Amino acid sequence: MSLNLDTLRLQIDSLDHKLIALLNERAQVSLDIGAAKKQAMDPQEEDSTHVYIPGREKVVFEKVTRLNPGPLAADSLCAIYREIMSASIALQKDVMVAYLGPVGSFSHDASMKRFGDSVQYASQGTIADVFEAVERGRCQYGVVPFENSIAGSVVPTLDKFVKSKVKIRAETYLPVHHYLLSKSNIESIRRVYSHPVALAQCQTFLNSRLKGIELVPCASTSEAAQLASKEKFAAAICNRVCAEIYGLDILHADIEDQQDNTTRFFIISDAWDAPTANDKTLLMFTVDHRLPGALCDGLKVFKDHNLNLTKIDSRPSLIRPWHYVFFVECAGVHGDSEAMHTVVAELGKYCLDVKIIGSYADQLVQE
Ligand SMILES: C=C(O[C@@H]1C=C(C(=O)O)C=C[C@H]1O)C(=O)O
Repeated sequence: MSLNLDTLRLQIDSLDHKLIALLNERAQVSLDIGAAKKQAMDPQEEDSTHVYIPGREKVVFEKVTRLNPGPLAADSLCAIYREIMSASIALQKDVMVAYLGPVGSFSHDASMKRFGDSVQYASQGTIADVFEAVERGRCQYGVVPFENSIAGSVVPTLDKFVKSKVKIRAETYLPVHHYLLSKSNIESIRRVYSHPVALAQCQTFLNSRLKGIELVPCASTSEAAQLASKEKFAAAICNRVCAEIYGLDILHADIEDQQDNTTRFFIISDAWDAPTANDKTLLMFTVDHRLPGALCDGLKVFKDHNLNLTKIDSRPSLIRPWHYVFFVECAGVHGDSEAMHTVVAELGKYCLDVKIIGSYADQLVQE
């Protein structure tokens, strides 16, 4: 069969016609959904109406992947849907997302992958600033790193959860590849800038190729790139995109200790999302260390309710020395469920204070 380019292009034109009509039909329904969400809210609370529903988006992505007959790759179709939903959110409300900046950070990457191009972004200097932007209502959503598969927990994020009222609304996992960027060559480098968690992910490379070189911790990897771009004999460890943004050369690619290096981010907001088919919940509590076995009794509550723990962490309570806050994440349960209400009540018998920090759709299998 001979293929005629003009005829094929006419076919594309006709399909685009239909696609545009369908996309706008979808956008109109999304506008109606936005109006329905507002109607369901107390008028005084209108400002906190949530347009971003990560649990629903997960269902849409799963459906799109399931229904895809090809030849489009599943990732391509999901990227298209990311943007369709981003535009749909922006139609419903002006949404501002705070992230640890400047532009080019992994938090920026994670934010874009979660919210797409149609919402607005506000770069923040520190993780604490991201929390503050959400607490003060300047941004409805914030994106903060929570843990890395090589370096472990991101301490400033854990510490902010102790005092803050913000809730976790979603989680997202980002594969992380680090680059050594500089204006100079590797032999002339005298100083390497990066975020401490990023430096911790590149120990093997730093010890073999840049042993003894001054390591300077920064608030973010993109701030590191910005600083390195202003100094002749400095380098930054950061995301590849920083090379173009900050005018730096790539000296080395993929310098992380393990190639499957991944960072988990949380999307924070003033409220968690509604239950989905598969949620996780992060709780925080302190135990009275004078009572022998208090932590063990607390953890046994989860076992008694058949809840699988997916993470446990502790941090100083900052109330008095040698007094700790424990963070426990459990799978298969939502903060609004009867089961979780019972767990919180039972934990109250052994723990000084118990707080649910958030409930979110489990993304581990999908991403
Ligand atoms: C349309 C909605 O609002 C947003 C947009 C979505 C979409 O375009 O499919 C899905 C979830 C929300 O983030 C909704 O809540 O269903």
